[in-house]
Amino acid sequence: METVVSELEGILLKDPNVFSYFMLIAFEASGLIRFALLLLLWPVIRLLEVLGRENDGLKLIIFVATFGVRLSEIEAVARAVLPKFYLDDIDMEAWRVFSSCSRRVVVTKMPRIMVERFVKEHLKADDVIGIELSMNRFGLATGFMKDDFDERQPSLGLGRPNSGSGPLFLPLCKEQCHPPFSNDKSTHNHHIIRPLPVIFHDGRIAKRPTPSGALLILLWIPIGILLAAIRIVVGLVLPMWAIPHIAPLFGGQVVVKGSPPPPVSASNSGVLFVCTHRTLMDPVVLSAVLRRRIPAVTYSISRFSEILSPIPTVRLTRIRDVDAHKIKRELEQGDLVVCPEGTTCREPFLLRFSALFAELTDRIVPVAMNYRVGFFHATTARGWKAMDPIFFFMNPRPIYEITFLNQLPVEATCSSGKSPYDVANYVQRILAATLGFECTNFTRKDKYRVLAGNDGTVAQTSNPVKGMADALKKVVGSFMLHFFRKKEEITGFCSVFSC
Ligand SMILES: CCCCCCCCCCCCCCCC(=O)SCCNC(=O)CCNC(=O)[C@H](O)C(C)(C)COP(=O)(O)OP(=O)(O)OC[C@H]1O[C@@H](n2cnc3c(N)ncnc32)[C@H](O)[C@@H]1OP(=O)(O)O
Ligand SMILES: O=P(O)(O)OC[C@H](O)CO
Repeated sequence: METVVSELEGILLKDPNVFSYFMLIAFEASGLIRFALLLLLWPVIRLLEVLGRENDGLKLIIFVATFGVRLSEIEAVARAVLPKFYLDDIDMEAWRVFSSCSRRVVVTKMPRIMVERFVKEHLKADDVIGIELSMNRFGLATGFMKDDFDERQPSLGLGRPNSGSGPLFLPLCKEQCHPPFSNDKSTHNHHIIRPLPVIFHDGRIAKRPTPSGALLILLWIPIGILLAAIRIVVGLVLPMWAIPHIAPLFGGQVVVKGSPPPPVSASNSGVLFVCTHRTLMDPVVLSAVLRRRIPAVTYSISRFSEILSPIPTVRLTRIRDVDAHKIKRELEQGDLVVCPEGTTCREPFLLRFSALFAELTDRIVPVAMNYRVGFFHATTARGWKAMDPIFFFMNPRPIYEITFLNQLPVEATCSSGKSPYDVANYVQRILAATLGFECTNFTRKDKYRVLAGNDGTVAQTSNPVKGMADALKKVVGSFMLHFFRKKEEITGFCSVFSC
């Protein structure tokens, strides 16, 4: 059996520097203060590296990024946030050599907990050798590490001979391979050529926060908050038809393709817009483009977003009959928007389309929505959903692309005898083809299980006063979480607030 041992940083990942991954841990597991503190220490860490004390620099990074953080929280960020950033940095040549061996071991200078899930699931590694974080009896990381290097007798070692962990394990290998790896066609044989893609991704930061990127984010945040407030107020005050004209003045852009159907008239009843779901802004952008307020069915959006929403929102219950009744009632009154994936997906994949919509009408207009943001993601599975619109509008240049497909011909609907599943899957396929995305069978449950460890079900609040209070608490709490404090402290703050 051929065993390969490879360094992660600088070999399987192109970038040998791990700083940005700790910045992500600092931001997502802790908050903005730790993120800023770690960035502030970057010159010291750099100096230690220049002085040849790279290990001390690493110890400092680990301490600042993890001290007092729950190990389970670090593990959650490693599961939901980091894989996408690792995957974006994969060196395909190194991966090809690595994946051509039958037993694969990864050596990392990061804590094992930060990489294990990714390398095992996406790079098909059998084992990971990395630092073990020590924790106290409350499950909090102490910021210190235990060295744990397990000696093996591998056939092949992929590493840098003079830096990283290369000098530690390369001499143990029968054969060594150093970068750059050749683009030799013989290694491109029958093995899996691509690592497993990341479909579900969480976290607010859109680009890997390198030191310069992180500085830019930090400097942008105050401007972004102000800009978000202005954009939201302007968007709420202006009539729908004016928004596409005004958006470019505030840095936004909407690209429209295809021709939308005409508005409801005496001769023309309402249609169901069936959209791909990228952010909670999808139905709002659709309404702005169509210059009229089209109601949208919703699930799990925050009270705060409901209050801000310039379009009517109709809450679904996820009880089939109740939802069917609500959707039918709305359709009798005019147009309606539905996102049948039931949750957002950031990556170029479409989740399964719930087939209920296909049973309720034949007047279906598929709409492909996509968006691009520079700094922040407007969705979250683990965090505070009340922050979604704020993060969206904090981006310097949020761009939306919306493509209207033709209304489904009768032959493609349930009227012609097609099953609702066939119709739903057909709509999913044509939307995926329009966007260049891949169809999947994954559902909201799958996404939430991976990203948040739950099934994505939300409790219904029927008391509007309590709902408002919850919304207010969540918004204040969310700002505190992301901009000042840790999640656990917020819970404390909120319960004091409600006393
Ligand atoms: C200036 C401005 C400031 C702005 C500031 C903020 C503004 C803010 C604005 C907010 C604007 C709103 C933004 C809304 C965006 C949302 O909220 S999107 C979320 C809402 N949409 C949805 O939930 C999706 C639609 N929902 C539904 O259809 C229903 O609720 C249900 C309950 C999910 C459907 O019910 P169901 O049929 O019981 O369940 P479903 O899982 O679909 O299927 C059941 C079985 O059928 C079979 N099946 C279903 N589908 C298929 C299929 N396609 N193929 C084969 N088999 C299938 C399977 O066997 C399945 O069983 P499992 O495999 O899951 O075990
Ligand atoms: O929060 P998500 O991604 O589950 O999506 C639900 C809403 O449609 C958007 O907030």
